Amino acid sequence: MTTQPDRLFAQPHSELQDFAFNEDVVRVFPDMIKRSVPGYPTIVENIGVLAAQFAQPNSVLYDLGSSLGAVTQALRRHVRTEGCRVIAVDNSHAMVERCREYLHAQDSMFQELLPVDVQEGDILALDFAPASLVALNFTLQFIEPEQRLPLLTRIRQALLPGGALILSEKLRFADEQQHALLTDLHIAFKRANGYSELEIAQKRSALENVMKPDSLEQHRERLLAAGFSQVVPWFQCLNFASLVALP
Ligand SMILES: C[S@@+](CC[C@H](N)C(=O)[O-])C[C@H]1O[C@@H](n2cnc3c(N)ncnc32)[C@H](O)[C@@H]1O
Ligand SMILES: O=C(O)C(=O)C[C@]1(C(=O)O)C=C[C@@H](O)C=C1
Repeated sequence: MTTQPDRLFAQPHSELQDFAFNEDVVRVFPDMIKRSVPGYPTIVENIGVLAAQFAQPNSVLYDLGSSLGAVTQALRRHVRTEGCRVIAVDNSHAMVERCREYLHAQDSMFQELLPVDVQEGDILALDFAPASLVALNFTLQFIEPEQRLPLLTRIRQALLPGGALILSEKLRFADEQQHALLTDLHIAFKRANGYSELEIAQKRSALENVMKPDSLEQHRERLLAAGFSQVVPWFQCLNFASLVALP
């Protein structure tokens, strides 16, 4: 389980492919996401802390779009509620394979961790069990926009009283000047983390067709339309934020 520095976009690509969560991305993903998403380590660790407040006995905690299971590992570090289990779901075969290896390593290092089931599948086709915590950590932005409300509605219906959805996303801003400022600041963040102008530009083009961020207002309205009663932002760093939505 070696993790390599992200150099995927360091050389000029004559024909840029759309960004995909494939084997190449899996190899560098921990480095890529930490250097690309301001606040990522803080968000991941605190999803575990928040989850411990919402977890209900004998219920499921979902990590949707789990990638290498960073959120699942945080849930297992913090949640001690009786009878809980984690279901981690991702539709990238390469991610799921590597995620299982990481979780086996966590199993061998710690005792009394929550049981975890890593499933390779589409979260849009998931048959949800009664859940007390659902985490969508930078996953909804990769779901087709017209599928987002139906997915959130099904998550809302699966949530038990006292549970919560934690939704982290890159944000877009309705105000053009604000959007330009935060985009520039995010580029400065990437530059400070060692990415070149070429890497930043090529990754941006590769993501253009596959990652479609919404504004905070769009998220709030859609979560309310899905049946959530409260939407509370708990973290923001530059143009990346995380919300708690209560049933
Ligand atoms: C940015 S990554 C999520 C990062 C991860 N949650 C973390 O905290 O490290 C987005 C993930 O969502 C997965 N994904 C995208 N669409 C999906 C879908 N329809 N069903 C399941 N997984 C999906 C991708 O394969 C990718 O691993
Ligand atoms: O917006 C960007 O430039 C990003 O790199 C963001 C982002 C994300 O938010 O998921 C995109 C793809 C990778 O998974 C890591 C980070």
